[in-house]
Amino acid sequence: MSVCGAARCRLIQTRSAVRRILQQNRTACSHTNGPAESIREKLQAFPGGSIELQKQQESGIAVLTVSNPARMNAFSGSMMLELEQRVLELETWTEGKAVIVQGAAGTFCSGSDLNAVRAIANPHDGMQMCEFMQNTLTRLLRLPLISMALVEGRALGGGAELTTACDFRLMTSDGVIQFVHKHMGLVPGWGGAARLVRIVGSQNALKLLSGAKKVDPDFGKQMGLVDEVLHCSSGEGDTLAHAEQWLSQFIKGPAPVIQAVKKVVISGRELPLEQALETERNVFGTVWGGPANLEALALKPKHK
Ligand SMILES: CC[C@H](C(=O)O)C(=O)SCCNC(=O)CCNC(=O)[C@H](O)C(C)(C)COP(=O)(O)OP(=O)(O)OC[C@H]1O[C@@H](n2cnc3c(N)ncnc32)[C@H](O)[C@@H]1OP(=O)(O)O
Repeated sequence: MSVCGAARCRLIQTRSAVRRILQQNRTACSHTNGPAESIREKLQAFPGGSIELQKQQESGIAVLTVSNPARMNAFSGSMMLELEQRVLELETWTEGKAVIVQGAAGTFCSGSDLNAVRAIANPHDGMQMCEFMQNTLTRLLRLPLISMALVEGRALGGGAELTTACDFRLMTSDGVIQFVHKHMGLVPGWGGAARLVRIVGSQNALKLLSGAKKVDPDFGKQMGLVDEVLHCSSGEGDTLAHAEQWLSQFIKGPAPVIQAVKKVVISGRELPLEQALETERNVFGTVWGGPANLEALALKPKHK
């Protein structure tokens, strides 16, 4: 095939892959069309806290911080809305490679703000809030960026569910993940149970949910919920620097290649085999003969 023909073919495959990812996200979004507007108004009525996003252009790492320290970083209604906006910003960050999700002030997140929960403690509002958060966390997990939850202190209820919407979970030695839902007369509703089963298997998920077990770093590693334990001195900057250091082994290289890796893993994880293989071919077409590929070929590397 001529150089021009190969380039055209690549362009068509790129468009096809992009269409597929957008379709995936539209499917996730469509679950909330309709009820979404009324729940947005209700969530807006519970302000407090913020979701901060810092994009480091040089490293390609973004840091998403759940911040509501007076309530152990519980999610107010406005924070749920803000999270959706931050995820949208990350979906279009073409130069990005990774995102770290952390909590402010040395703790991760204590779930939904119980004040808001009490005010919408009826099945209709609960279902709408649950759909809204499921949609946002599904989009977070499907980002073409490698994601990591950095768990310092407690990740409870919805906070534990948030950790499962990331590719990796790192914990400091004081970290605890606990699905406290059963103690609240609930089950996870933000997609946390479905994701937990895929991460640790159904036997372990059943134990964690039915026992509302506290997962400390050792237990987490043993179960496969925690990927790494950071033994570093306290202090936000220090912990974050260690987390970035750990992440760096996975994000060396240009952003389009890292994003392509994440895309084939998402499709492998979520799609039936035939569709996953098709997506893999399409994503492959976006990097084959691309700048990083040509550069590597020119260097004649040996992978010793
Ligand atoms: C069940 C699922 C559901 C969902 O999917 O939507 C949820 O996520 S419901 C929320 C589940 N989380 C909880 O039930 C957390 C309850 N809180 C605690 O267990 C403790 O507060 C704890 C362990 C987080 C921290 O304990 P500690 O002794 O260190 O501090 P305080 O208890 O004094 O907490 C400080 C301050 O924060 C407020 N706080 C903590 N978590 C929440 C929350 N989720 N919503 C609202 N407010 C929260 C706590 O009330 C204290 O405020 P104060 O004004 O001083 O009373």
